[in-house]
Amino acid sequence: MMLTALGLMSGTSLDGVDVALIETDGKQIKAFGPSGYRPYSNAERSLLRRALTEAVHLPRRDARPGALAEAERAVTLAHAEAVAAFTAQNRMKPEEIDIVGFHGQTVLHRPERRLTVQIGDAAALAKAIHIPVMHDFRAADVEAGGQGAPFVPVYHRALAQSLEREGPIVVVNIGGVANITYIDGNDTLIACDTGPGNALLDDFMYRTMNQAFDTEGKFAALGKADEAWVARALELPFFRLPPPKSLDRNDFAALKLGDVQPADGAATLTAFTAAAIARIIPLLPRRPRSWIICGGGARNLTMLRMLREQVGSATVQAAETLGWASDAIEAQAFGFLAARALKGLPLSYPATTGVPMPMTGGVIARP
Ligand SMILES: Nc1ncnc2c1ncn2[C@@H]1O[C@H](COP(=O)(O)OP(=O)(O)OP(=O)(O)O)[C@@H](O)[C@H]1O
Ligand SMILES: CC(=O)N[C@H]1[C@@H]2OC[C@@H](O2)[C@@H](O)[C@@H]1O[C@H](C)C(=O)O
Repeated sequence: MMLTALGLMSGTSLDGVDVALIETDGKQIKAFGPSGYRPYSNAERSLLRRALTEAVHLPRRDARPGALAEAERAVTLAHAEAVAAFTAQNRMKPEEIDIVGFHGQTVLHRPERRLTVQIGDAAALAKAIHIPVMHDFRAADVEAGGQGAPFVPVYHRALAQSLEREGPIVVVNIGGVANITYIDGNDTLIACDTGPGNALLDDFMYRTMNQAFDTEGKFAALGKADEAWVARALELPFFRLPPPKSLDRNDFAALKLGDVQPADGAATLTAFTAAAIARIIPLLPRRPRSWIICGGGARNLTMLRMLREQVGSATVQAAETLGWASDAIEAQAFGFLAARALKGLPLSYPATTGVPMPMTGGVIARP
């Protein structure tokens, strides 16, 4: 049975809530619907940054000390507003949407402690929007010993099926953290986080230039990357680990650039993201032939150029060039995952998160 699912994603970049409608049976994509975006205000973003800092000490996934309780209310409210604006704009009634997939905001990700924390009150959201809400996608996976991330690979596979191109194909999502899905025919699906996405660069741009991000990578294009710094950073043990593996947004926050010109710093961090993505090549079964880039990083032309320089003769394409709605992919993915969860289909696999067996997940909150 086809379902109309609305996916909601608030990613590690802390930029806002992405909303996207998808019609799917959880296996195939029948149609894409419209998408939307509700940015966080500066005050909301500061509150989320505080919540991330304070979450480092969280003992349990349901504890909400300090700023976390207020941040959770803000996240829930922002999502309720995002849905209300989306349905009003597209003249939809709540009854026309079968299920909402609500990721929430990750504030801490420590799979080695069997802990991954997404804030956002699904029961309150379901009541506010009058639609059943699937949430807590990562918890069961982490409890079973998986990495709890990435979860978009099943959706990347569904998207790639329509391409009919020879593999291996890698779909890269460059959000706050970067992650890849390796697809080779129908049977091979491998995934992991690769390292930083935009978070380090965003934080640097904010500190040095008071800008949220490096638009189109123009600022980094003016600078010169410190290749020796990048090579040293890539010696961290994480980069040697084979997939599956995952990261917390702030796992590389302790890396310091030292005293650099801002443009050189931006170039170095951009090069670090590109090199960390390419560092996965020797850890994959075969060398990928094509790389498809989605997430906000696909708009960073310097990052794309640096990635092209790293992958030799393989093609590197922004997802938009294939007609995929790059900014909406993660929200679509959580709509797709909500449909899969409703049907009890697996969300994660041993080769995507390291979970011992294919696992479904998600918890439903009804209005
Ligand atoms: N025009 C642009 N030029 C360059 N970079 C951009 C542009 N637009 C967005 N970005 C980058 O993309 C980021 C947002 O990406 P995205 O929305 O994919 O992240 P996310 O979904 O929050 O993260 P994650 O996938 O880690 O959960 C911004 O913070 C910025 O760094
Ligand atoms: C714990 C968590 O929220 N991880 C995010 C983060 O952002 C990108 C990368 O790290 C990815 O592993 C994941 O998000 C995507 C949506 C995923 O689960 O596939």
